[in-house]
Amino acid sequence: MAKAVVVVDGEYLKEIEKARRDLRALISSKNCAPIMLRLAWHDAGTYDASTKTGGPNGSIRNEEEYSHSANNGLRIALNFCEEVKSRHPRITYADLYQLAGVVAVEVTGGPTIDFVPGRKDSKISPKEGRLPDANKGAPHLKGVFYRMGLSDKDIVALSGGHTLGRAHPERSGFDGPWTKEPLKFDNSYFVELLKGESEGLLKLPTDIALLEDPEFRRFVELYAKDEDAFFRDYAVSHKKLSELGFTPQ
Ligand SMILES: C=CC1=C(C)/C(=C/c2[nH]c(Cc3[nH]c(Cc4[nH]c(OC(C)(C)C)c(C)c4C=C)c(C)c3CCC(=O)O)c(CCC(=O)O)c2C)NC1=O
Ligand SMILES: [Fe+3]
Repeated sequence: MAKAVVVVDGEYLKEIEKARRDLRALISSKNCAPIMLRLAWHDAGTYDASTKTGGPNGSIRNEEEYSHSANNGLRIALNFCEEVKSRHPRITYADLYQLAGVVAVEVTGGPTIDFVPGRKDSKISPKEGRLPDANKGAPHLKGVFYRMGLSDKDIVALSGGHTLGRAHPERSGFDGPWTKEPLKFDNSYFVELLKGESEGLLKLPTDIALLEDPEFRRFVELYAKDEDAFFRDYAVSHKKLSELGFTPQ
């Protein structure tokens, strides 16, 4: 069976820019940047570099995958994206979800992330269990992210995405935001991490793991004191995750 290809011609690029504007308006008006960023990660974070399966291919739209417990609550973001898809049907789900993640970071004051379109959609969903388990520690984090083809620096920089949003008891069993301004993309996640316990702020076991492993901690300390360094490294890691298994044409 011929592999589906995405023809990234002038028309497709124009549709991408129109969808980007739609997403900016939607994410700003609905204050849904955090869950749109989580959606983009959960589609991309299933990648397995050794088998070249999973990754940013839109498969999270399949009920089999969005029903995984790690994806609890993401139907909200899928439905928001469906509104944009209906106006720009030519754009693949794979591209749309990653564009939503890039726009979510941009509209909350984070770094501009280079977005290259052309991802194909897949109907095949990986089995549950490829995303990291928030209750585990550094060895587990390394195992999961190395499987994706990512590094220790990527793990710490990407965890900084928790500058946005909050955990919800009915979705993950955890509760609360990580920072005082959950709709502002900045380096406060790292500042709070080094401060320790703060009334009303969340730290997952995987967040604490970043302090305990020396390879991770050096980046936590850098990003807490140098927001520009965090923005620079985050933009690189976000692009890497959004392009796992994808070779831009
Ligand atoms: C590094 C390990 C890691 C783990 C285990 C993780 C787990 C995790 N992330 C979030 C929410 C959560 N996560 C994220 C960005 C996010 N998430 C994520 O981990 C992956 C995908 C690899 C699991 C990455 C790499 C990024 C980076 C941008 C946002 C923006 C929100 C808030 C969503 C909201 O406000 O609804 C929750 C709470 C879900 C809920 O109750 O609504 C949990 C349990 N996030 C992590 O970073
Ligand atoms: Fe997360």
